[in-house]
Amino acid sequence: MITVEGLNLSFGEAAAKTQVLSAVSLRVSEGEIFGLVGESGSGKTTVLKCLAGLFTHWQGELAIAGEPLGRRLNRARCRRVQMVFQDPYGSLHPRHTIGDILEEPLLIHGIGQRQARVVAMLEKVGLNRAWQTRYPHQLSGGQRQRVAIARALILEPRVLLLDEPTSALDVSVQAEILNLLSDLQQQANLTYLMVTHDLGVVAHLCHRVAVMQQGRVLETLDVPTLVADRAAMPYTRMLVEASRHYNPALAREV
Ligand SMILES: Nc1ncnc2c1ncn2[C@@H]1O[C@H](COP(=O)(O)OP(=O)(O)OP(=O)(O)O)[C@@H](O)[C@H]1O
Repeated sequence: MITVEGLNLSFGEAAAKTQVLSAVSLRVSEGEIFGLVGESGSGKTTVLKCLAGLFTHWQGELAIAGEPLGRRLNRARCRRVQMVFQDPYGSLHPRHTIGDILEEPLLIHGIGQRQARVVAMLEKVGLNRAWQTRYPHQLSGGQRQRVAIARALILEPRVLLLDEPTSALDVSVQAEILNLLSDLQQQANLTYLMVTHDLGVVAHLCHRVAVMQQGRVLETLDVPTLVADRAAMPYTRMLVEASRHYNPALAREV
């Protein structure tokens, strides 16, 4: 469903040039939940942004369902692939009601029965029609992320790119959002490519995972192999070991 082949991307010129992605290749099957893990700055979000059309100066090949993705955003692309960002506080327009936020993509794409679609989408993400008149600041973090997921799904894309969709949320809310993502994926056989730091999230949700380091894919493995600590690369085993000692409360304090 998602093909990334020999993806390269750099920022800057000459002496200031930084190679951010080097020959990244991935294949994600239809209906698969595929995780991207690795240290901060290894290029995970950049891969998603290339697929979402937010970066355009990449080289390589990108395709969704066998159809090559060009460098520019266009309507057809928006209906095939959507992205959900880490921060639900920053990703919703503060002066638009939830109803307007969900209706806007339908208006842009000339899709009818908008009111019915908005209400059905709100219900799918565990909200209801009463939420349409509220503004983002009147919502909790978890409710905002539900709206962000609803906005991503309202055009019925086959692929969702998820950039740490729960890491800005309270621990108690994280599981609710992960369960919602899991239910939505099963209902429509969606394909997810998800960046996360949290190997607990990988174990809970993902089928396979690619480990990135310094802009390269170090290895791709299935989640049972990762969790059983049978990864081929020492770096991957180190990540698993580090995550066992990871304490989210302590990390927040730091
Ligand atoms: N617009 C940009 N201009 C210059 N450098 C950038 C830009 N966006 C990202 N980078 C650089 O690209 C590298 C990869 O960033 P990216 O956000 O993809 O990493 P990541 O693995 O997702 O990290 P994190 O887990 O911290 O989000 C980083 O060194 C970052 O500084």
